[in-house]
Amino acid sequence: MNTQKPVVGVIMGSQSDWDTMKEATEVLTALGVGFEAKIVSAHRTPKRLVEYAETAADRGLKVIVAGAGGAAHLPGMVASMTAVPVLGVPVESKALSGMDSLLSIAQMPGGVPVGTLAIGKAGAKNAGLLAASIIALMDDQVAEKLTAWRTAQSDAVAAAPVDQ
Ligand SMILES: Nc1c(C(=O)O)ncn1[C@@H]1O[C@H](COP(=O)(O)O)[C@@H](O)[C@H]1O
Repeated sequence: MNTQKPVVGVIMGSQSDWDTMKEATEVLTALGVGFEAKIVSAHRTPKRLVEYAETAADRGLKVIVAGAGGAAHLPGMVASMTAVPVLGVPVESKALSGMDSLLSIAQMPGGVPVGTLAIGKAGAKNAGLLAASIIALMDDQVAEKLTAWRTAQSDAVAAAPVDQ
């Protein structure tokens, strides 16, 4: 269970996004970063979205990871209402394999940035890592864990046999 004070907000448009977005929370847990995970939708819960975005900074969030699929307006709408950096994860959609999500999140108008990751689970995992990198700038313990995590990843790749 995550009992630390949340510094990263992980939000998603639907419960159906959780299978993807849990990749981000698993990384944050492994790196000792406090987070909260919630469903917030620009389309289905617009009032909740406004409250979430407007209170994010005062509640101590330093980064928001926002995942959504299809007409993925959630990351951009959150970014329009807070200066807390927003990392967008395009969830893979059934109809268009996540291309709709990717373009909805990436093609923001100038002035309202969303840092857009890759489609699907790899994007969610990298959003978690990128959020941890931002937190590591102000938290030495997270910085140490992130360095160790990267070393372990390199070691695992270097040790992998190629002839199986
Ligand atoms: N793109 C958005 C937003 C939003 O951008 O606010 N809210 C929900 N959704 C997306 O709708 C998809 C289908 O949702 P359901 O599975 O609940 O029908 C999800 O991928 C969700 O992120």
